[in-house]
Amino acid sequence: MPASLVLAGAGKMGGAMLAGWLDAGLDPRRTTIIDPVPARPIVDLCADRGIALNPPDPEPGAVLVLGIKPQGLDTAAPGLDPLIGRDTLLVSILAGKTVADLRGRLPRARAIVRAMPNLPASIGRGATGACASSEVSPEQRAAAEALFAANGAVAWLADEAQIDAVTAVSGSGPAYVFLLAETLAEAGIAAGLEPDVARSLARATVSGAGALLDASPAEAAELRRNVTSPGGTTAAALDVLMREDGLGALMREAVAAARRRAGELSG
Ligand SMILES: NC(=O)C1=CN([C@@H]2O[C@H](COP(=O)(O)OP(=O)(O)OC[C@H]3O[C@@H](n4cnc5c(N)ncnc54)[C@H](O)[C@@H]3O)[C@@H](O)[C@H]2O)C=CC1
Ligand SMILES: O=C(O)[C@@H]1CCC=N1
Repeated sequence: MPASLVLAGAGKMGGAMLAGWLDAGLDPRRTTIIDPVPARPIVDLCADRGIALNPPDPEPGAVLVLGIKPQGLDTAAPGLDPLIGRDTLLVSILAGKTVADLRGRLPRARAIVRAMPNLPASIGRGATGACASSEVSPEQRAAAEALFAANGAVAWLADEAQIDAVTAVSGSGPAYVFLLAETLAEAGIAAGLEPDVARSLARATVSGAGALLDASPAEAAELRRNVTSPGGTTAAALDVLMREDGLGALMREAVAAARRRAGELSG
């Protein structure tokens, strides 16, 4: 864990990451949160753990994590640049904003890691894709790795250009899975189930299937085949989902749209 850390923007994603960092041993007394509108759980966490929240004269830390919205970067940057010291590693989780975009707004930044986490970080089950600028030292990279590992799986990317695809797959991906639970429940209601029953069965099915995927060494396709009896009910459903314009085509279109949107957020 880094010796000290400043988190600017402790919203849904920043707050989720922070929980894992504290559990993994980040020193709360060497942690500072900058957020003009902190949510109540963050205010309470800071009070409970002795984390500095919006101190009057914050000092640069070993790491500055940017957890603000990409659209808020222009406004926030002048206030955040003084929080970058000579040896501060800047970690940005902003969708779309490139290392060059960050340098343009935060002229004091030298070492930059651009990362894309996801929301299951809040339970230590996230997935983070990251890339490091050439100024990042081995020690800084190790500190970033420790932060991301506290939130779950980590994949380092050789090429920054890939991070928009990571954003579209794993950054946004949990929303696709939650939508699956929603639409499965809706389909169950349409098939005649009571709404409460449909929702609870859909929720248990999506979370149970995810847990099985996690626990099993088998590929997803093999687990799918294990559910599918030849000529049975699953095969009938998969004939619909796996047809040419089915879920595969829809998912490719969705991921392409998210990736394109990430590109639009750059600049
Ligand atoms: N929500 C998600 O699942 C994921 C979000 N991200 C990225 O994380 C970033 C934050 O997204 P969310 O947490 O969803 O948004 P959010 O709106 O929940 O959090 C943003 C936080 O920044 C604070 N903020 C606004 N201006 C600020 C300033 N000048 N200084 C410090 N804090 C300021 C807000 O009060 C808020 O608490 C975005 O850049 C997004 O692309 C990345 C991966 C997943
Ligand atoms: O929707 C977004 O733009 C952010 C980035 C990935 C997940 N949430």
